[in-house]
Amino acid sequence: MEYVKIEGQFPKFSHCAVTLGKFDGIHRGHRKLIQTILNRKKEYGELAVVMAFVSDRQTLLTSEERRILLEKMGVDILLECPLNDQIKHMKADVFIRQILKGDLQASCVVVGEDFRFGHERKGSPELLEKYGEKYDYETIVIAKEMEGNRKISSTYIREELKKGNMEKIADLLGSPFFTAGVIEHGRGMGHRDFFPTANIIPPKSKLMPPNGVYVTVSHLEDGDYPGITNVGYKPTVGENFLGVETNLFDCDLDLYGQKCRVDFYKYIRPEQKFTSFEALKAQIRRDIESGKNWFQEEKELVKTLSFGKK
Ligand SMILES: Cc1cc2nc3c(=O)[nH]c(=O)nc-3n(C[C@H](O)[C@H](O)[C@H](O)COP(=O)(O)O)c2cc1C
Ligand SMILES: Nc1ncnc2c1ncn2[C@@H]1O[C@H](COP(=O)(O)OP(=O)(O)OP(=O)(O)O)[C@@H](O)[C@H]1O
Repeated sequence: MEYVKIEGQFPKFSHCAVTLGKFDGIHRGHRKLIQTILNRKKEYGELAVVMAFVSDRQTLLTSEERRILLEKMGVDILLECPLNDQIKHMKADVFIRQILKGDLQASCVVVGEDFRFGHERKGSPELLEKYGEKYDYETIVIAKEMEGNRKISSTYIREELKKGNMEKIADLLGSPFFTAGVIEHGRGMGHRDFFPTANIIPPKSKLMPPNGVYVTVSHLEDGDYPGITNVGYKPTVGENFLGVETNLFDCDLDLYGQKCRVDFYKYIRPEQKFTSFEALKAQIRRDIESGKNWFQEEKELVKTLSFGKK
């Protein structure tokens, strides 16, 4: 997949199916749009292009995580376009003429039914359809993917993330919430005095669930491991950065420097400040027990995952 960060000019393409939006999280609604451009690629040989508008706010997916996901899905080109004043204030018809038609030479544009863009948010699926006749591209408008009577959106997922409702999020995304990074050295106390753990430090731009303990699956280069993860600042020892620290069940490998993706399945408890290491250690032992029980109970889910060495 080609990744282009727009810093001024847009690149020139031709014969492409473009989908437009913020695409944070890549939820079930987004997947419908992406599947549509992939179908067009198969059927008409169009380049599958995702144009993602990005702002400075914290996001469910880092830029790199989104890149990895879209590449895996089979997207040809990801255009990351900053949602700056120039783009926000560009008149919708100018955006269509200069960028969609002039630069990308889109033959197909795919958006959700409530997609809005351009100055005063006057750009709409109807406007795209109207200009499509003039500029010779097809517009495909996708009905909103719903969860009950609520539209699935990144906003909805952000709300659930604040509550630590990981099961609901997995349902809305179509796969678990995750954070990806490289395993770093902790203070080494885990190995000496507690339990061995794998630490990753998510960037500040990444939205995380509440500080606390979660049932997780870590996907490593060596294999996939169930485990239990603490998200937070370890108040008992006092850390000055937010860490994601996982005790992998049945894994005694040296993992430092490995790439890792931690999938979050269930929230267990909030992070706490303990009065002694012994009390913390006893609690972590109970957490590990809860985690193992959860995997026992979720046999159906476990069947779809293959644990252990690859
Ligand atoms: C499952 C689990 C739960 C944890 N819960 C807490 C907690 O509630 N409070 C806390 O201060 N630290 C918690 N920790 C972090 C420990 O303080 C940490 O593992 C220990 O200080 C070792 O850190 P190090 O690897 O950086 O040396 C937890 C760690 C794990 C793996
Ligand atoms: N539930 C959905 N079903 C179908 N299409 C969707 C759905 N949600 C968003 N889309 C479409 O996907 C594209 C990207 O959506 P975008 O990420 O901008 O919106 P969102 O998920 O509703 O996020 P937010 O809540 O931040 O506004 C847009 O074309 C949008 O209309």
